[in-house]
Amino acid sequence: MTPAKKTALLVICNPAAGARQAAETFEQELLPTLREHGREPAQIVSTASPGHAGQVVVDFLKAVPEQQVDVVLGSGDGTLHEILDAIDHAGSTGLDSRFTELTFALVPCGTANALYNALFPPKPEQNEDIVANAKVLSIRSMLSDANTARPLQLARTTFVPPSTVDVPLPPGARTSVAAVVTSTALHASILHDSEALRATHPGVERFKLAAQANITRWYNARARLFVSPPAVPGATLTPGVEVYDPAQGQFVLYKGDAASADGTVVELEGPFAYFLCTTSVDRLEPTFRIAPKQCSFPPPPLGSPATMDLVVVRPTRDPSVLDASEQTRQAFAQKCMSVMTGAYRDGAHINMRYGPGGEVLEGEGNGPPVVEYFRCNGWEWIPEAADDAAHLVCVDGEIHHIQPGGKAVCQALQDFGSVKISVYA
Ligand SMILES: Nc1ncnc2c1ncn2[C@@H]1O[C@H](COP(=O)(O)OP(=O)(O)OP(=O)(O)O)[C@@H](O)[C@H]1O
Repeated sequence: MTPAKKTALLVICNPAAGARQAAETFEQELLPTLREHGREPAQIVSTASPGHAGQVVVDFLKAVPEQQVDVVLGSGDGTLHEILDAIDHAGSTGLDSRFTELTFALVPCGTANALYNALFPPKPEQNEDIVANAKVLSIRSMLSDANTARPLQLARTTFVPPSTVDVPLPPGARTSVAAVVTSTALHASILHDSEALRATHPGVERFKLAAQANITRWYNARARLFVSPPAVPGATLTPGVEVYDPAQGQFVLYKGDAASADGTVVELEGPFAYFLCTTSVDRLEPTFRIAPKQCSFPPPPLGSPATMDLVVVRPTRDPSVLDASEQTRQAFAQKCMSVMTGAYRDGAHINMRYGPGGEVLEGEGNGPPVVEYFRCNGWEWIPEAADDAAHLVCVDGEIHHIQPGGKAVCQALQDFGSVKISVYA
């Protein structure tokens, strides 16, 4: 039996996540396993309502004397997001300014479980035993003596109200933190609409239904991508906003007209079809690799800005798009679908280019890439007032509305300052 670690253990499960089997899995399998390994939880909580998990973790961090805390979390990505938001909103004052290391052992009980699937990607050759054990890999890492905890890079979105739109990050503005995904445009619309389908379609098919309903929509907005200076002089830093070059198979400094002279700011004009960033995952479902070059492990050295991968599709890059008519949008929707299916084929979408007539070619030609795949430190999204759908922002599945005349500013983070967030991988 492994000796107990001097780390406080909190167990949380969300009985409403995914197929609603978390409570049973914990009771019958996971709690006995933890006890067999000498890890008696200080507290076991089955969440009673939205927001409960965050309150439980903040109260726990305030109450326990240990500065190292493990959280076994049986849920989907949404519950992890609620916890991160609650810690961020409590701030270092709310947590008595104590430095805390908070490490999650994830048990995938949700619908998409993007973070878990990114940490433990399914292998094509998996046999039944491996599939049966697939849920306990993060807990196994926690229980092993190997040091497998990895820092999580996060993204904080600030919703800037119209009155302060010229102030980059006005104090007191509403914020929300993602470990997995922050998006606008099609992905945000999908998440917005799919929530209403949860009862009838508990699996990932609800996302596909919502995608079909929104695939012809274009979103009118301006975006500004940026790289911040390093917090510590001399720390390594991406010199500017980078873009993936399919010809070279790597990221290169973005040198298009939209870049500022020093390359640290890139302005993108809409309309947009797709706009989505990740900081810690390459995929949103087991095989949907939307940001296939995501490399947040290991994270950049301390003091360097965290980075995010940003996937953008703008219809006007298609040489056959000459207007925004219904017919043009219907035709472009097929290309959007090609991008989505490319993501399901091991991230093939990042190598797609337009042919001279707007046809989508894969791995050939030298036309404009269909997908603009950026690596930067943050972005601003400024929706046009008349476009309601462009005001939606998805933060790890939670939908936010930008106020008319306002904007959203999203920035990659290495941690919350006094609380360091890691995950057993
Ligand atoms: N007892 C409860 N009853 C109803 N909803 C709950 C309860 N406890 C938590 N919730 C809510 O359940 C929602 C869904 O949880 P979660 O996001 O973890 O799973 P999921 O949506 O199925 O998976 P994923 O986010 O990976 O797609 C969360 O927004 C959370 O607020």
